[in-house]
Amino acid sequence: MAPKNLKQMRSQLDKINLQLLELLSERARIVQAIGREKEKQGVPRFDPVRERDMLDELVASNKGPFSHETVRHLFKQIFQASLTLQQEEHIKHLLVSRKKRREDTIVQLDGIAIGDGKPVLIAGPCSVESLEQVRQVASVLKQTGISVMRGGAFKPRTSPYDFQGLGVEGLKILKEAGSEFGLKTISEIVDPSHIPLACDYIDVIQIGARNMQNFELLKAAGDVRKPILLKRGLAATLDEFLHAAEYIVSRGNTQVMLIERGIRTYEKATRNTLDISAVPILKQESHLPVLVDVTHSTGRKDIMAACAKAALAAGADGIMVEVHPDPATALSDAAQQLNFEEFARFLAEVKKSGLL
Ligand SMILES: O=C(O)C(=O)C[C@]1(C(=O)O)C=C[C@@H](O)C=C1
Repeated sequence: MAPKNLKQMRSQLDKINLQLLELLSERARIVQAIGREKEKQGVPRFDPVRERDMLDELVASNKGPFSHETVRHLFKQIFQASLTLQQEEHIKHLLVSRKKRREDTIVQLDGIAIGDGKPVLIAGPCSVESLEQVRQVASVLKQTGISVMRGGAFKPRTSPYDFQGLGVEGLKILKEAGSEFGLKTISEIVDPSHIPLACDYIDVIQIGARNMQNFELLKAAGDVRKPILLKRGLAATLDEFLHAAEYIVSRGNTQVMLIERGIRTYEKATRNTLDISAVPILKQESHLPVLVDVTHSTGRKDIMAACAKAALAAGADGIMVEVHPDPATALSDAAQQLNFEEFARFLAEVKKSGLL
């Protein structure tokens, strides 16, 4: 074929490309309108039956030269892109979305701000085991200038035979030690009925990874005006994580913090896989503070400081780490809690980076 013809044919294609683009854009605008209507009606965005009907009709009208298979493939791609468009539109309208609110949410704990650009360190034992144990930790935190202490009272454990936590007694211990040392406290609750207790005894309510999609608990947390620390589920996508936070914020509790704690992958070198990319993505997508739990994500003391630095460098608003006076005798997570000496080394290394 003469070069002139090739040029002509290409210029024909260029025109058709523009026509296709125009048609695709027109289609996309209708898809957006359908998405908004579906949202109003509470109808699922993905409609496989509708997609199949459209594909069947297209294949019936197909006279080639593309094979039916190719026509199906091309249009399936268009439907997929349309669905993504509807999804993106929807996300933009979430209250937790940065598109909805540009400024960072700053969680206030009586003078301690989380999310104001100055990262915080939250530390404490995995489980509250006794007043003496928590007092020892609180005293070390106080000396090191840390103002927020964690401690588990209700422990959702994999095995029912493992230590389940001290329950209300644990919350009371946290309150007592917190008041004595002037520390704010964080603890997990696992049932909506625990909310009043949490409001009485602790400063931040944690909703753990296993309960990230416990919707009744999320709703109950949304109905109080107490800061919430929401952990990412073990196998939750970031979209699911943000929707879980939306459950809380949509009920009026805007003081919500997100915490990445590692996700399940095939990798065995760490307890979970720390999804470091979750930090900048969540910061971009949402205005809520984003923290990283370096204990549960790694399960390894030897890389905790490195991961904390990575998290801070990626833009995290805070780090959570477990500290125990005598990890070997701890009633939970004995292998990965830091003793006081290890904690001091961890802190020094992270501080040396200038990131904390
Ligand atoms: O018709 C709809 O309900 C749409 O949302 C539009 C559309 C499409 O692109 O044609 C998009 C996603 C659905 O899975 C099915 C169809």
